[in-house]
Amino acid sequence: MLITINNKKFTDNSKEANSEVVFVYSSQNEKFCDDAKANGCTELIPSTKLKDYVDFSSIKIIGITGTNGKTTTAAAIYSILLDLGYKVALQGTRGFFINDEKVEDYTLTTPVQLANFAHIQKAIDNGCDFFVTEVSSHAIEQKRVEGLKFELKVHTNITRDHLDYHKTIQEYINVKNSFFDDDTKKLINKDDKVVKFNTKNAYTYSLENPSTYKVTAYSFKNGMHVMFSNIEKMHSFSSSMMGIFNIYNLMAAIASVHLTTNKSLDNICQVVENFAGVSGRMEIVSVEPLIIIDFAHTPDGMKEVYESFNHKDIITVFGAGGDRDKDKRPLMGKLAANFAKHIIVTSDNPRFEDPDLIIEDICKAIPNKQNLTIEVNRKEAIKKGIDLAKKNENSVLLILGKGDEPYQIIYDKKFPLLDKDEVLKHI
Ligand SMILES: CC(=O)N[C@H]1[C@@H](OP(=O)(O)OP(=O)(O)OC[C@H]2O[C@@H](n3ccc(=O)[nH]c3=O)[C@H](O)[C@@H]2O)O[C@H](CO)[C@@H](O)[C@@H]1O[C@H](C)C(=O)N[C@@H](C)C(=O)N[C@H](CCC(=O)O)C(=O)O
Ligand SMILES: Nc1ncnc2c1ncn2[C@@H]1O[C@H](COP(=O)(O)OP(=O)(O)OP(=O)(O)O)[C@@H](O)[C@H]1O
Ligand SMILES: N[C@H](CCC[C@H](N)C(=O)O)C(=O)O
Ligand SMILES: [Mg+2]
Repeated sequence: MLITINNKKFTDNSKEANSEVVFVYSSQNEKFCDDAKANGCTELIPSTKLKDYVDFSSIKIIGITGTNGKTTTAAAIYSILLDLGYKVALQGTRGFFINDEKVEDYTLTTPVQLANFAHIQKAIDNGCDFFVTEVSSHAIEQKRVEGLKFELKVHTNITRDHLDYHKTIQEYINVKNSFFDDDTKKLINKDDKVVKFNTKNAYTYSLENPSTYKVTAYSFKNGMHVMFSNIEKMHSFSSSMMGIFNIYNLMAAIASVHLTTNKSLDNICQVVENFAGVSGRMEIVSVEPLIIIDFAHTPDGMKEVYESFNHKDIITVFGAGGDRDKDKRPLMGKLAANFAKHIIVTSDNPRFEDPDLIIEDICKAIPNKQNLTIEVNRKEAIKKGIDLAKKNENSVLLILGKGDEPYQIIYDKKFPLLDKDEVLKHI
C-alpha cells in the first residue's frame, strides 16, 4: 500500500518502492528489503519509525479490543463524542468515518499499519479531536497498530474467536492481553476472568466485581435504564438498546469519554440516549412478529443474544463462516439447542468450504432433530423462520452471524445478500 504523509511517499510493498518512495519494513515484509533496493529505493525505514513523520499532538487515539463488542463500543464512543461537539474519526469493521460521513467502505477491521497512519493523517487534516479505532487480534499480532500513541486503550471481553489464525485459545488470550502491557491509560472490563493488564493507569468497569465505573442496578423496560457508581457518586443513563452485553458496551463507552475529555459524567449520560446502536447488531427489523438481526458469530456472542430473550420462544437462523475456526461450530449448535424452540441451520459465508459439511459440523451437537430444519439457502432459511414466527405470538426470530454484511462470500466471490432485506420482503 502506498500512502502520502506531508508530501512524502511511503509503501510497505517492495514493488511500489523506488527512489521517491520510502520502503517501510516490519516483520511482515522485511524479507523484501533487497527487492525494494533493487527497485531503486534508497530510503528504507523500520515501521517503528513511521510515527516520526506524523504530528499526533492535536489528536487523541482511542483503541478498542476484545472478542465481542468492539464495533458497538467504538460506535457508541464516536456517537457520544460527536454529540458533545467534538470532531471525530471512526475506523473499524464497518469502514472509516469522519464526522458522520463514510469515507471508506469495509476492508479489514483494523487496516494495515500504513493505512492506519494515512487515516490518522486524514483525520488530523479534517480537524478531528479524536480517532476511535477497533483493534483486532490480527492487528495486534501483525503489529498493524505499532507506533500509534494511544490516549486510551479499551478492553471489552476475551472469549474465543479466530482460532483458525491464532491456533490455541491461550495464544489468542496472550495476544489480546499484550495490548495492555504498557503504561498507556486503559479501561478494563473487571468481570472478564482471563484479562491481564499492567495496573499502571488502569481504570475498570463492571456489573459484578468492584470497579471504577460499577453498574449497581438496571432494568429493561422500553430499552434499558442503568445506575452506576463512580468514586461513590451515583449516575444513571437510559438507552433504547437491548441485552446485558450492551450495558457493558455503553458503560465502557461512557467511561472512555469520561477518561479522555473534561466532560462530567452527568453531561455524558445525557447524550447516551441518542445512540440507537449499530445496524445489524441486535437490530429490531420487525415488531410483529418480533424479528432481530444480530452479528453474533461466536458461541459467546450467541449465548449473550439468546439469554436476552429467555422469556420468549426462540426461533433461530444461523450458520458458520467457512475457512474460519471449525471447533466453534458444534459449540454454536449446542448453544442453540439449549436455548431455542426451533433451530434453522443455514449457510453463513461458506468461502471455499462445502456449505453442507459446515452445516453438518453444527448439527452434530443438536440432539433433538425434531426441532431442527436444515436449509442451505440462507434466503429460504430466513423465509422459513418468518413463517414459523408468524404462527407463534410469543416467539422471537433471531437471525445471527451476518449482521449488516451486504453480501454472502462463496469461494472468493461476494454475492449480494442482506439479512434485513430478506426479512422485509416477507413481512
Ligand atoms: C491472515 C492475515 O491476516 N493476512 C494478512 C497478511 O497477509 P500476508 O501475510 O499473506 O501478506 P503478504 O501478501 O504475504 O504480504 C506481506 C507484506 O509483504 C509485502 N510484500 C509482498 C510481496 C512483495 O513482492 N513485496 C512486498 O513487499 C506486502 O506489501 C505486505 O506488507 O498481511 C496482509 C498485509 O499486511 C493483510 O492484508 C492480510 O490480511 C488478510 C487480507 C485478511 O483477510 N485478514 C483477516 C483474517 C483479518 O486480519 N481480520 C481481522 C479481524 C476480523 C474481525 O474479527 O473483525 C481484521 O482486522 O480485519
Ligand atoms: N460486550 C459484549 N459481550 C458479549 N457479546 C457481545 C458484546 N457486544 C456485542 N456482542 C455480540 O457480538 C456481536 C458482534 O458485536 P460487535 O460487532 O460490536 O463486535 P466486534 O468485536 O466488533 O466483532 P468483529 O470482531 O466480528 O468485528 C453482537 O452482534 C452481539 O451478538
Ligand atoms: N469479521 C469477522 C466475522 C465474520 C462473521 C461471519 N459472517 C463469517 O463470515 O464468519 C471475521 O471475518 O471473522
Ligand atoms: Mg468489529
